[in-house]
Amino acid sequence: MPPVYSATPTACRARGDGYAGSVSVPEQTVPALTVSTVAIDDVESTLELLPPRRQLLWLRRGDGMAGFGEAARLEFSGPTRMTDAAAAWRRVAAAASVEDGIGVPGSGLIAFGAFAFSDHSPATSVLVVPSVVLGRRNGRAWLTRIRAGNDIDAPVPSTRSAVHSAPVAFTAGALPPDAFLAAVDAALNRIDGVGLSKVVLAREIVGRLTGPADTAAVLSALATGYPDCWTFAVDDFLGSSPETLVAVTKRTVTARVLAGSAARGTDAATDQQASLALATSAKDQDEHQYAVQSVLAALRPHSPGVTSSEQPFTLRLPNLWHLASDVEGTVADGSSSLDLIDALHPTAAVAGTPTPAAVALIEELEPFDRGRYAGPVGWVGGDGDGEWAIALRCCQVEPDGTVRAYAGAGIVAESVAEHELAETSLKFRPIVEAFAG
Ligand SMILES: C=C(O[C@H]1C=CC=C(C(=O)O)[C@@H]1O)C(=O)O
Repeated sequence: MPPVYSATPTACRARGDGYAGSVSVPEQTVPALTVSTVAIDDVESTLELLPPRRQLLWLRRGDGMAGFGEAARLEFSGPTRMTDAAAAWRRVAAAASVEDGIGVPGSGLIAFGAFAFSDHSPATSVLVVPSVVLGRRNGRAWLTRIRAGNDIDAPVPSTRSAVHSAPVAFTAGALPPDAFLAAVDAALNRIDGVGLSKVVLAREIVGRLTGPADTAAVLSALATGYPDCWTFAVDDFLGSSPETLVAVTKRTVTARVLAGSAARGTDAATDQQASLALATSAKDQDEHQYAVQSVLAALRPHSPGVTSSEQPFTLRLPNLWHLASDVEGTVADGSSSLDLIDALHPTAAVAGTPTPAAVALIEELEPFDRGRYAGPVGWVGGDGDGEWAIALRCCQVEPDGTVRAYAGAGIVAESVAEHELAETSLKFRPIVEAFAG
């Protein structure tokens, strides 16, 4: 029987590959994982290897990892979901036996993860340890096999042609456009620059997969359409995020903070104008600075010298311009990437400033649970290093084929509700177009 693992029985449960149910077991019981990584010539077209559903993927500019099968699964919920995950992962890593012949970020033991936005979310937060990982980074490729207990090695996947599902049409979900406009106005009435300076409000759109429910083609469309974003998939939660919440590599910590957006121009001249207008907009600079300061404040206790670029730059995506700042520091207290996502989440790019007031207003004005939207999504290695994005431009595909996508916008005193609504429409574009077939 595959291993069953619970880091803290009240908050988390886990199961091995093929296990039909979940059982709480004592804290000391951790899966004994055997991990072996070997160098391979190259990974041919990762995207063509993906299974139809429940893919594990982390990819940017062709580099990254795809996971196959499930050697172990850890589930968490509630306000301590990230600290529980950090503690559980330390125990899993300490109990694992690892042979890593390549030693690059992502080789050896890894788990793919996604965490719910809200402390009260019914959505589970997960770390999934795959049975097989194919990875590529900076011209080096590898194959990792991970076995739980006496399980036999899982097969290495072979290429297949993804079956394009019928185009999915999205309609307004909870908080349709008119209600979103009203919610933004309500938020503007509450922004006083003291008790609340910024809040990020999101809305939902809903579609349904019909026919063959193969979402590998959706991931291909996202990865090719948005190559500079992190294309991710964990537990049928998929998307293409431009925002790095935190990356930790051998004590170096980095982040890319985004906040402040503008539509792309329709030709080179208007596009440049749009970028310039964004760079010089006081409203967007304010919105951006709240997000940068929230990241610096959260990282400082762990990385006292952490800094951000002096001025934000404009980041060009196919659908939008964003104001962006890169952050860098050195981890001084041994924090893992999971410790740091716990420290950072939720940043002012997805919640607001100050955080408690913004989160309370989100709960009041958004009539839906965000699930894993705007939560951390990424991967962690056996040494605690890892890369985590904020889950943006994403959707959750539910078991019955319902697809729920979310997009939000930062509201500050100078915001105009109609502009914020238009911005969310642009942010839905990656998902809407990837599902359009
Ligand atoms: C909340 C979202 O975007 C955030 C990230 C970049 C720019 C943002 C903005 O300009 O409002 C948001 O802070 C979203 O995509 O759903």
